[in-house]
Amino acid sequence: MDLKDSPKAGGTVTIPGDTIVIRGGNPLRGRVDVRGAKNLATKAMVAALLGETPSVLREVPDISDVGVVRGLLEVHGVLVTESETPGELLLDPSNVETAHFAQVDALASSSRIPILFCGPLLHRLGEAFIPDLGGCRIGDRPIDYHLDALRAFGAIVDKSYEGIHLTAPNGLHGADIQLPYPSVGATEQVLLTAVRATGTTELRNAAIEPEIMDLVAILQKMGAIITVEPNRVIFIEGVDRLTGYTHRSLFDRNEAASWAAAALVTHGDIFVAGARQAQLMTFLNVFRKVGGGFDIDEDGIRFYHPGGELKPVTIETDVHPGFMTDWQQPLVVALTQANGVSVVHETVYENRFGFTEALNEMGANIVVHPRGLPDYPRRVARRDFEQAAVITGPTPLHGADIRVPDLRGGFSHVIAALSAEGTSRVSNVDLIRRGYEHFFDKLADLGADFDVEG
Ligand SMILES: CC(=O)N[C@H]1[C@@H](OP(=O)(O)OP(=O)(O)OC[C@H]2O[C@@H](n3ccc(=O)[nH]c3=O)[C@H](O)[C@@H]2O)O[C@H](CO)[C@@H](O)[C@@H]1O
Ligand SMILES: C=C(OP(=O)(O)O)C(=O)O
Repeated sequence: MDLKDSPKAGGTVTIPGDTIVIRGGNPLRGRVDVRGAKNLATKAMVAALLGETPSVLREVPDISDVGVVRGLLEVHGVLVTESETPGELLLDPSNVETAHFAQVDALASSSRIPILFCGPLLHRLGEAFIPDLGGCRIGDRPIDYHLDALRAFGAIVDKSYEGIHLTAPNGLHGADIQLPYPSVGATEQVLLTAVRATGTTELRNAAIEPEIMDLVAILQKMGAIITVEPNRVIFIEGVDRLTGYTHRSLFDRNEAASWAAAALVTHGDIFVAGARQAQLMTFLNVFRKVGGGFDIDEDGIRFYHPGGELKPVTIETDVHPGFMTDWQQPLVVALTQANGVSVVHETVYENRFGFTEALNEMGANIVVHPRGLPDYPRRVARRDFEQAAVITGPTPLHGADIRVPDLRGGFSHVIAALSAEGTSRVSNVDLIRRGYEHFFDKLADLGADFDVEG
């Protein structure tokens, strides 16, 4: 291994090449530290825009999505500085009113977070330019719920620009909003907009992911009044002003689940420091049913392959508290080694099994049903676009030349290659650093055998 991540200003990291050569067969053993969640820290950074005073965010992961949000905040006049404590950011929004939007387009395309700038910018500036969005290409990923909600608050949305231009000539007022589906991003959009709108907002069919609850906690620290009711109802009473916050980000449960799968797939043993049981309960149940071992500790969770054969499972991805869609890809690699037929129903996105093609090239037996398996007994009501993957195992995996298609698919390709017999060449690995901090350092520390190419 001759590769080290090298942090750059702006929270992004680069490696000299974008392809790694992996020699499979080494169990991953050791400890990894998981810091703040990509799906919380980035939104917490946006929330800082709403405060009249600076915010302090702790445990911010060194991932490229954080770099994108940081760049966008800086374009809008937010002073972002790193404290001496690793992972601690100071976000000072005092100069937002005097800044301008000149370079927003240059920052477009690699993250979904820019859409969450709408409400805060409308409150502070009366208008917002939002660049085209990025994020993983795992379905259409429309933003209609976001725009409908913003219109309900009184925003005028103009899509004739590259990206979107929003104005609020009469300010933003509370709204009565029912989401067609408990979208994470749209729920966050409503929260970040309603906290400073005049009057009360009632949001029904809200997402209640742990990252959303952590965002609610942050907003409460800032002075917001948000009541989370049973049955996915959230009331937000708008306030005149918000201050900054000091907050430690919730840990990244998706990264934790990925390393858990890596331990199982490679017959390894990984202590995931920072992982917490409460936010992983659904994952832990499935991990146990597949045959994985785990020990819960105050500081983290140890995940390991306890020996014996792995067992097949049927799972359906779902909104919280269901099985998270971002957990299925690394687990599918483990299921290729289970003794029997597993089924994964993907109900959140319509195109999230692209990564299985590479696994099949490596020897897996995975059949994707693009329209799902209609007659299969199901817990979650069918959405009209869902897919199902039927995985028959165990199938030994062998090395192959593969290309990372998206964030979680990329992690699963790497762990498949690490468990395979022989050598694999995995290209487009830079994409993995969108959501996995110091990924290559961590792999090296766990004993992975790989080199960078190029
Ligand atoms: C940065 C971030 O936090 N990303 C997470 C977030 O994505 P994101 O917030 O984009 O995901 P959503 O929960 O909004 O999307 C869920 C479903 O709703 C649909 N939809 C969403 C918005 C909309 O306006 N119209 C619409 O049709 C989507 O196409 C998808 O089918 O939640 C997903 C579901 O837990 C996770 O996989 C992502 O890791
Ligand atoms: C789909 C994901 O993220 P994003 O919404 O940022 O594309 C993910 O984290 O797996």
